[in-house]
Amino acid sequence: MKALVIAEHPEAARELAAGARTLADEVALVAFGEAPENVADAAYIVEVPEGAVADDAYLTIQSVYEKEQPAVVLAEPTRHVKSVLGRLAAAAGAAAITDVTAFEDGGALSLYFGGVGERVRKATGDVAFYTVAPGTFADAEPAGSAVAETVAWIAPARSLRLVSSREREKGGADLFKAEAVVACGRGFAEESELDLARALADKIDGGLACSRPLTEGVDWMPQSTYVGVSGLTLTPKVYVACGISGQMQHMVGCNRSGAVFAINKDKNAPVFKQCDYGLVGDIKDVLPALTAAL
Ligand SMILES: Cc1cc2nc3c(=O)[nH]c(=O)nc-3n(C[C@H](O)[C@H](O)[C@H](O)COP(=O)(O)OP(=O)(O)OC[C@H]3O[C@@H](n4cnc5c(N)ncnc54)[C@H](O)[C@@H]3O)c2cc1C
Repeated sequence: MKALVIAEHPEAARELAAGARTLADEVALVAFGEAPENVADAAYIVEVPEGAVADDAYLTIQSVYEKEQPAVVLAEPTRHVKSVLGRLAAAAGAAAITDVTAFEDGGALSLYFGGVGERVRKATGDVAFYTVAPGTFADAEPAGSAVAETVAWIAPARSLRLVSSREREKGGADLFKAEAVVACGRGFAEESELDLARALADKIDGGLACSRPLTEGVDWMPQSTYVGVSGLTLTPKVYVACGISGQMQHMVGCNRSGAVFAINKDKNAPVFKQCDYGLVGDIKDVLPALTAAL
């Protein structure tokens, strides 16, 4: 049996290729921009042309899919890759199973109702399509000796057009690589207070993330940094949730971190039932004190 892995980030490519090896005899990898070495039996690189959007890579990746004929497809759950996977699955007449956190006998454990529940789902078609949460295959070892080749870009008849772009917030670590992440929630009453979290993140060499309301409500942080069922799933060693209430839609994106540390002024906030360490206090007092103490 063959598995095809589609990933945007090299760390995810490595982990999914390692996991694919536990499910299939042969592993093919499609990566964007760069592919890690020695993780698959065949490796393909997709270069997104200037002005094009990665979501439009579906025909390019479909050409690899048709060549490799996989029985299972594992995809990194980024916005671009999810969009590609959905189209691949639709073209194959199948449905993608999303937010998978484990593979069990004959099925995949996946989140549903915005992360409120988990259930085992089985693929119904000949080919199984999954988006897989980071950390699912953390213990698997990759293997393979493929030399990556670049696939020719196939533009769809109706391509997406990039009409504008905005520079992402600078500074801080890459959230997928960071060993520590400081996440800000609606407990921050003003945008300027985010500097308190930035100072802590800088001190511990961590990344700065947030809950959804800080991106879609007030636009204080880039959309690419919100954590949760409809945002990022992160698995750093330490996740510091500051002024975040602990709604399930947020926590499913961080609850497989090594340790979750919560700071909230409400001792009854749900986050305290889901964290490893909790501190009841005002972020305006706690964050400067914590940063100074470290
Ligand atoms: C379909 C769906 C998908 C969603 N997807 C996501 C998702 O992917 N990610 C996500 O984050 N959300 C998501 N949400 C929204 C989610 O349900 C919550 O509304 C959101 O996570 C709450 O963000 P918050 O914890 O920052 O804010 P709140 O729930 O308002 O919590 C703010 C917390 O800050 C505390 N606080 C206030 N002031 C201070 C202070 N000075 N010091 C310390 N603590 C303080 C309060 O006690 C409170 O607990 C989704 C919702 C839906 C319906």
